[in-house]
Amino acid sequence: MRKLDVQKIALSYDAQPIVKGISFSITEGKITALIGPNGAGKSSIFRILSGLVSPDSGFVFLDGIQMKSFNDLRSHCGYLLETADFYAYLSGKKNLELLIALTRSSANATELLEMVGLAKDADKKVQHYSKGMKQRLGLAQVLIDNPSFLILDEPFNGLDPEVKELILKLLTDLKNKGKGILVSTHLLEDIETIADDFILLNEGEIYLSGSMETFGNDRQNVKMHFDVLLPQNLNLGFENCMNANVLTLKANEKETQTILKELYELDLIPYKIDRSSLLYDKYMEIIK
Ligand SMILES: Nc1ncnc2c1ncn2[C@@H]1O[C@H](COP(=O)(O)OP(=O)(O)OP(=O)(O)O)[C@@H](O)[C@H]1O
Repeated sequence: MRKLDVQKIALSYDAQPIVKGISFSITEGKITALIGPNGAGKSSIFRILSGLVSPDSGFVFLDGIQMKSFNDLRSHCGYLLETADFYAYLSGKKNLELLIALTRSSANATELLEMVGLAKDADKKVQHYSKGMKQRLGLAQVLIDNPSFLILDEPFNGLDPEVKELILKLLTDLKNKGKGILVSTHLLEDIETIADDFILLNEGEIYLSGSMETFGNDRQNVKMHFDVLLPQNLNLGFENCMNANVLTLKANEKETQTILKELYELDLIPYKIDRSSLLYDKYMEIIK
């Protein structure tokens, strides 16, 4: 399994530390979500990984071998950074064909456009593409060289819900084909559905990181809605808050099951259950 190990990277702008000596890995066949508030340093990390800026310090290892510089990563990674640049007066397909020819790739422009849901707009000039369409063309471009790792800075920016779903599925398919994906986003609930690992960044430091599974047992906010008034003396042996026909508590998945069993025995069956997102809860710990 291929692995990128980033170690102790630090970056300052005008003597102001922005990325403060952080380490993390990207593994083939996994999606790692890089999340954090505005200004946490996510894009700065992407700039380092793409060789656009040199870190003040830090190393990168590919499959255990130290690379001379972050520039050496370029032949192993595909990058989607902020907004990709295209020839506006050429069609999406022509843009891809040019890049395919330039890089002597064996990729097929039509197939790539299909993958990102742009097949029907293949022959439209890029100057007539919407922001979301350009974003998708950027993703198609990233795939031209069939890189092992994909480094995607906010790939869902400007996408409508339908296209967002398509890209979420595309990322899962790419992961299943063995790509290692690092993706930053503010769409916590969406990324949670596909991420294997996460890195929660705050003020240039890792506040929390790990696999989604590790934290899957953490308690989350659970809200149950009933179509009857809840009895005042309801005792579930669990700290909760009742409001007429809504029960709110903090429970992990197993605890939620136990509570549901107790409720069913009392003939109280919720018609709707909301669980907060794990990443959202962790993110909110920073904001508080
Ligand atoms: N070229 C620059 N010169 C000086 N400061 C910069 C520069 N680029 C970014 N910064 C600062 O570095 C910090 C981190 O910015 P960065 O863009 O990496 O954050 P981010 O986590 O990607 O934020 P967002 O979620 O808003 O995209 C911010 O305080 C920003 O103002």
